[in-house]
Amino acid sequence: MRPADESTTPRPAAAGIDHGDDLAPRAAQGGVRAFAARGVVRWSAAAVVLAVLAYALAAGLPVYWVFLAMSAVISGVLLQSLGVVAGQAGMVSLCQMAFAAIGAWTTAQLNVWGVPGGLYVWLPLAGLAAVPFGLLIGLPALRLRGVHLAIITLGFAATVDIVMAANSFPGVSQGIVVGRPAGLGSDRQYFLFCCGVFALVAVALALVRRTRLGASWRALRESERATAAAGTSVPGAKLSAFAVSAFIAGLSGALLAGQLAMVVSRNFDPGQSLVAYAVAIMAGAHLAEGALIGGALGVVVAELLRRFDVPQQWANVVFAVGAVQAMTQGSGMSDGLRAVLHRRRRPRTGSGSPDSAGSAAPADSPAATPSPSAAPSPSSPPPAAPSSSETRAETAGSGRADALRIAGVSVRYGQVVAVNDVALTVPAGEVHGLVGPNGAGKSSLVDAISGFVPAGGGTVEVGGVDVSGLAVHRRARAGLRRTFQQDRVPVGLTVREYLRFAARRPLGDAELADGLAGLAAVAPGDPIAALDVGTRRLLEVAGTLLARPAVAVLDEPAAGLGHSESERLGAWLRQVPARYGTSVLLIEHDLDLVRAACSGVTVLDFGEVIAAGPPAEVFAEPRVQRAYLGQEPTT
Ligand SMILES: Nc1ncnc2c1ncn2[C@@H]1O[C@H](COP(=O)(O)OP(=O)(O)OP(=O)(O)O)[C@@H](O)[C@H]1O
Repeated sequence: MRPADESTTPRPAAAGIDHGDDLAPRAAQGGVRAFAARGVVRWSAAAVVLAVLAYALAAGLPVYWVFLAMSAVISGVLLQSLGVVAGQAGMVSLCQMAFAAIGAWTTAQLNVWGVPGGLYVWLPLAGLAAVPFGLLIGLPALRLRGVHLAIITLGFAATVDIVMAANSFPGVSQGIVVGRPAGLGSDRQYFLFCCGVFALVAVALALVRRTRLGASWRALRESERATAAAGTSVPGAKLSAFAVSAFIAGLSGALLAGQLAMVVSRNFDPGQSLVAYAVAIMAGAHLAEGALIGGALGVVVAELLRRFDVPQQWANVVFAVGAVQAMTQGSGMSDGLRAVLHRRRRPRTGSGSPDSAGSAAPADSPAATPSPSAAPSPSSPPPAAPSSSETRAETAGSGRADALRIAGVSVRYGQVVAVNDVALTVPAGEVHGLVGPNGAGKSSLVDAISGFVPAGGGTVEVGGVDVSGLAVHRRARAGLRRTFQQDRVPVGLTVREYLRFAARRPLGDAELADGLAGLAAVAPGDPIAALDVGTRRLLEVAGTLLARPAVAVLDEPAAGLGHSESERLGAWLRQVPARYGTSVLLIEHDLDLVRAACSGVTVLDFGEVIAAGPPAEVFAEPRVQRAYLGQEPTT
C-alpha cells in the first residue's frame, strides 16, 4: 500500500547539490497535500463502492450464490492470515486450518456455555484462543525455515486434526447449533457481517503495514541478518507474525462456525491448509484484494468443476500450478493488479506527487542511478537531534570515548583461523578504514564485531560500553550498525518505509530528504524493488546513518560504483561524523576511496593486523605493499 498522506519538505539548500526538481519548490508541497487528499478520496470512494457492491450482492444474488459468496469472504479472511505469515514475513505455514479449527472449536464451546454477547464477543475470543498456538508454532520457526518449517506446521495441522476428530466439536453430539445474533439470522445478513469482518481485518493489516512491526515482517522476508542488523529482534518479528496470523485464522474459523451452524473436524482437513497456502501465494494474499481474489477463485473453481462433473481434486492442481507460476515470477495476482493500477495512475511528468518528489526521473528509469555527487555540503543544516532514549544510546559515540574499540577478537571456522587476536580502534568523530587482500579476514571480523559469528574471546566496546555479550539487534540498538556487501535491502518496502525502519524512529520529511540527498533520482515513495542494486546499497548506507549510531560499519559501499562516483562518495563519507555524529569503519578494496575518506586505516593479512595508522604512512610500509598490494617494496 502506498502511503499517500505525507507531505515532503524541501531538502536543505546547499550549493552544488542536485536536489531534483521537486523537493526544492514549496509549490511541490501543495501538490503533495493535494495528492494526499486525493489518496483519502480514492480509498474512501473504493470503500463506498465495495460496500455498495456487497449490499448489491447480498440483495440481488440467489440464496445459493449468497452462501457461496459468504464462503469466498470467509476464505478471504483465512487467506489474509496467510498473507501475514507467508506473504509478508516469508515463512511457510501449512497449519492455518488448524488455527481456524481452534477458533471454530472455541466458538462452539462459547455457544454451548451460552456466553453472552453472541458472535460479536465469541469472534475475538476465538481469534485470541488461536494465538497461543500461533506462538507455539512460531517457536520452531525461530530456528527452522523452508521445508523443515513446512513439516513442523503440517505436523501440527495433522495433530490438531487427530485431536479434533477424536473429540467432536462442542455441542455436536447434543445437536446444539451455533446461534447467530439478532440481525444476522439470514444468510444475506451474515454475508454482510462476514464482509465487515474481512474489511476490518484488511484495514487493520493495512495500518500495521505502515508501522515498524509491518516493516519488520517484510524485512524478515528479505534477510534475517539485515533485519537483526537494523536493530530488530528476529524472534520477535517471527513470533508476532505467527501470533497475528493465528488470530486472523481463528476469526475465520469462528465465521465458518456461524455460517455452518455446526462444524466437524472434516471442515478443517489438514490438506486444505496446503491448498490455502497455494492459493495465498497464487493470489498474493499479503494484499487484501489478493485475499479476496483467492477466496473467490477457490469457490468459483470448485463450483465450475462441480457443474462440469470434474473431480474436485483438479482445483488443487490449478492452484498448485498458479502458485508455482507466482513463485517463478516473484509476485502474485494482487501485485500484478497493483502494478497495472500504479502504471495508470503514475504521472508521466514525474512531478506533482509525493512519490515523485525529489525525482528527476522515474525510479525505474535508467536515470535512477546512485549519485553521490549530490552529497550534502558542510553548510547544510545539521539534522534534528533524535529524541528517544534508544536513539540517545545510539549517539553515545559522539562523546569522548572511542566510538569503537575491539581487542583480542578471534574468529575460527573449524581449523581455519580467519581472525587472530585483532585489536582496532575507531576514534569518535573519525572515518577509519579496514583493508586487506581477499581472504584477509575483514568480513569475518565485521561479523564478529556485529555479533553474527561468535568472537573467540576479546571485547567489543561501543562508546565505551562493552557490547560483547549482546545479540545482533541489541548491539545495533546500542549504537553499532553495519551494512552488507550483498544487497539485503527489503524490496517489499518503499524508500520511505525502509528509511524509517532502518532509522528505528519516525523521520520528518526534512530528514527523509536529507537521507536521500546523496540519491538524487530517488523519491521517498519509490518502491525499493524499482531501484538498481547500486542505489539500494547507497540507500542502505543512508538508512544506517539516519539511525545516528555511534559507529557505522560500512562493508564495501563503493562496490559497483565508477571511479568518479567513488571519489564523490569518499568526500561525502568524510562529512559523516560531523553531519550525523557517527564514526565510520569503512571496509573497502578501493584504496583511493580509503585515502579520500579515512583519517586512519588498519590493514589485515591472514587474519592479523599488519599495520595501522594514517593512510599515507600505512600504504608506504613495505609489509603492506608486499602483502596487500602484491608489490615488492620500492626502497
Ligand atoms: N564460513 C566459513 N567457513 C570456513 N572458512 C571461512 C568461512 N568464511 C570465511 N572463511 C575463511 O576465512 C578466511 C577469511 O575470510 P573473509 O571472508 O573473512 O575474508 P575477507 O577479507 O572478507 O575477504 P574478501 O575481501 O574476499 O571478502 C578465508 O580464508 C576464508 O576462506
